[in-house]
Amino acid sequence: MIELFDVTKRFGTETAVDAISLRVEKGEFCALVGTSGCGKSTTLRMINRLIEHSEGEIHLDGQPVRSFNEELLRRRIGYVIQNTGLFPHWTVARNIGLVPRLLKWPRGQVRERTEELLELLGLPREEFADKYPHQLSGGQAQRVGVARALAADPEILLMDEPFGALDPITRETLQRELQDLQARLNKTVVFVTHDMDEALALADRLVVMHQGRIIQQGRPIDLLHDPVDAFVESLLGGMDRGLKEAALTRVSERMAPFGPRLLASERIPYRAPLSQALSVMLWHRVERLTVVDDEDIPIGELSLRRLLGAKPS
Ligand SMILES: Nc1ncnc2c1ncn2[C@@H]1O[C@H](COP(=O)(O)OP(=O)(O)OP(=O)(O)O)[C@@H](O)[C@H]1O
Repeated sequence: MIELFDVTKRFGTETAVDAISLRVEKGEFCALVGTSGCGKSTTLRMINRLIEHSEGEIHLDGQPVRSFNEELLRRRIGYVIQNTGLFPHWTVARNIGLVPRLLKWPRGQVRERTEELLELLGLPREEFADKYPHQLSGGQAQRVGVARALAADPEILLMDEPFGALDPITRETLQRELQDLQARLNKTVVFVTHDMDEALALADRLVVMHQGRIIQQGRPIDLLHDPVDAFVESLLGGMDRGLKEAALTRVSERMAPFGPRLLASERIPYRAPLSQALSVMLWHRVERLTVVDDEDIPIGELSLRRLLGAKPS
């Protein structure tokens, strides 16, 4: 668990972070959002003490971070940044093994862990272990960055715009992989992003910052429904909030069993978001879709009325 109590950071006379309080539970995915310069990265870097806070207290599992030595912080907190921060003259394997080596793990154990992580991140060892960062695509390099952050099996992952430089398709793939990883490994994640769709899709807790302060936090769906002010509303998408909410709801939550009517001609997977179902309806000018499972077998139907949340007629 990470707790910030009235934490302030000043750079000279400028207050970058202004008396913020935040609690991130173990296993929770917390996204920090807000306009440029509002203090997101500074907040992240105070947690792993890349930046020392000026006032207040930061605790990990009830202990002040100031009481931890560097080695303990490295072991407990992994850190991923936008341009990966990989060492260009080191191979992928050497980059991934950085923290375990610093922690003086035996060589065999470092090798084993590196191989395990290459596999976990979908990077076949034979192909990738001996490559150099410049021989990787952006998405592959970012995977190596995540593998490196996970190397010493930290409880906490701090991620600063980790997918910011990637094309939308690679970005979506890595977002899904990160979600799977987090579900499997139960890491506590604090994630900084400019991309509201990314934040809404990934976060259990969304934290909106503005001018160094936290102005609202909570579940994404609650913030969408009840933004505290016009700034949060516009940050969350303004008039597009309906679509953003639909992106957070799955077809399976609104579908109905088959009625007496014939199957609808267009299909939608039960896992798809309602926003996609709406798009298919708009595109094909239909008001009913057949819902299918992973094997493309029909399991129900979704009408426009149900999609809109209305009771079926
Ligand atoms: N090392 C530093 N020295 C002086 N001022 C700094 C330093 N780091 C950050 N700042 C200032 O603190 C404020 C918050 O910066 P921070 O990088 O935390 O914002 P951010 O929300 O992460 O922005 P962005 O989304 O653009 O990365 C900014 O005004 C920035 O100029």
